[in-house]
Amino acid sequence: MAKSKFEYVKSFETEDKLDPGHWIVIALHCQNYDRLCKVHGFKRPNDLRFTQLMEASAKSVMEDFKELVMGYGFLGEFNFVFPKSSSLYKRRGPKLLTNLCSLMASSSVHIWPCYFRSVSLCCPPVIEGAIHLFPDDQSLRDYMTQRQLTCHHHNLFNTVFWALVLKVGLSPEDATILLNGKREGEQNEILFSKCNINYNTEDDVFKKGSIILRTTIQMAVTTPNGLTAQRNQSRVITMYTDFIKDNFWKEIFILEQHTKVNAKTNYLKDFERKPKLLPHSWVVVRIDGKGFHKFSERHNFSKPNDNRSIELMNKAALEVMQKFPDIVLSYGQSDEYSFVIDRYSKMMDRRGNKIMSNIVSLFAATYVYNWHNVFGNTTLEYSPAFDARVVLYPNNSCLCDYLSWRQADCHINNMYNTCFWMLVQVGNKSRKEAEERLRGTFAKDKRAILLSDFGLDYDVEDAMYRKGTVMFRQNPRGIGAASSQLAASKLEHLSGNSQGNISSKATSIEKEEGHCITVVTEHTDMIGDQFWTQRPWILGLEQCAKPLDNFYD
Ligand SMILES: Nc1nc2c(ncn2[C@@H]2O[C@H](COP(=O)(O)OP(=O)(O)OP(=O)(O)O)[C@@H](O)[C@H]2O)c(=O)[nH]1
Ligand SMILES: [Mg+2]
Repeated sequence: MAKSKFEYVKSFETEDKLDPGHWIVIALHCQNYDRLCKVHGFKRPNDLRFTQLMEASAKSVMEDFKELVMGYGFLGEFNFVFPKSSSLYKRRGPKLLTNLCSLMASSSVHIWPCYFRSVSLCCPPVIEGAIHLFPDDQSLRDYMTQRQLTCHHHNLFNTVFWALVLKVGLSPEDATILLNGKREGEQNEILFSKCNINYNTEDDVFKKGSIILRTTIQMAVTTPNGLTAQRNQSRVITMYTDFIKDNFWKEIFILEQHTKVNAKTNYLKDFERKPKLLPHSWVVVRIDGKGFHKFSERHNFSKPNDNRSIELMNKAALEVMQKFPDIVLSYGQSDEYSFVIDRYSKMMDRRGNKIMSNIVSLFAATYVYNWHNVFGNTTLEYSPAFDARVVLYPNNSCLCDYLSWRQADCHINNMYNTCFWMLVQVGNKSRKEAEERLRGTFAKDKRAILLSDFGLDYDVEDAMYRKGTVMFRQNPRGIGAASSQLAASKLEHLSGNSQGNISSKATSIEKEEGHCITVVTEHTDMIGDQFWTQRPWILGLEQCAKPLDNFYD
């Protein structure tokens, strides 16, 4: 298919491969766990429904990503382990991280009703992820042990705290004062003497957390000729046992290297990969649906464009823009969305993995959350995953070229797909024949086919299909109109290029009064200067008061 002149921006993308030969642990944390507890009235200190929801979501992650060898979680946390030898996605860190993050989020929304039944999900979970690399077996074992000790400390504290509040009748403030600075032994003692509870008899699922392992079991299967044969089948199982003792690492999850019990785990924090994004660069987070070709077939998306799918993507993007105010613009087409974060943003301390994982998990969770509002009775057959990457652009012109690249891609694909499906659906051609007819054709040829064979003027096709969806914030100071006209006229003067009538169509304006955020949704051209000269605040030009001949830096 034809390529656009903007393709060069692709060279700014990096692969961020993780070092070979290391264990990869993707650690996920539910960011809004406390809020989920409060708004859904979770039982204290633990709600088995939520634990089971997290286990089931983690299992579906392990079913989808067969290379994962172990998962471990408690409360709102889940860790997933890829083996040292894994070459999944060529060990591209962001791809591994964001796929797991988004699937965990979308799956927990998807299967929420199985565990919470009449309690509707009020706000989708947001999952933040981190990548840890462990060069040897001892550090992996120490990390898992440390997470289990953290589980134990949290659970003991929560068990005592809530017993004091719910059984003894202390106020939360008094319980906090009573427990302040108390060590493990003292907490146990308080639990026993004041609340008549022996911590040892509490459920292992809460004391030890959930370990999910992949095992191979032998299954009896019936062959086509009616005989019974034994086949190996990979199964994902859950157990509640100790990482701390030798037994687990010598008998259940056998490590190659010799390891021992080690109480000193402080050194582990340096194994987290925490790349910081360069300051003053534009940050683009682009998400893309995983296997959406299959997903669209499975859910009978109409071809070439399905309005419901576009609406769902747009709803998810809007939610992301509302949650993260430093996103100045987003652009979506097909199964992808790009989010542009202000170049001077200090969002999440410019930690790339945090930013990507928060955005992609909120997007995926919202996509599933809104599924039935948009798709009605069409059942969501499985939870979708999205990957995300972060790309830095050093100046305005590269950023604008990036967005032009995505929009040109939308145009090229949509024109091809429109022609292809007209030939198949209306012209009764086979897919192969349609492919052959379009091979080597240029845009003008496709326009001609549409017009001559089907009486269709491509330019009157819905702009939403031809141009994709652009969302941006209204000028926060409300002075955009005057200054943008000024910018437009000066640029016109400088370039000697008349812009003509500005004709973008605002299809909806979403107002979030609570946040005082106004996001405008349009299906308009970002290719060329007009879009930017009319809305200079998106590039921060009013605030920076840069000379206009530096419009693109
Ligand atoms: N029928 C239909 N299909 C769509 C629509 N939007 C997206 N798709 C499908 O989603 C695919 C997106 O392309 P890709 O992202 O390259 O393909 P993918 O299958 O998601 O593969 P990966 O992204 O590599 O995992 C398209 O090729 C379509 O098959 C739509 O509105 N209607
Ligand atoms: Mg895709």
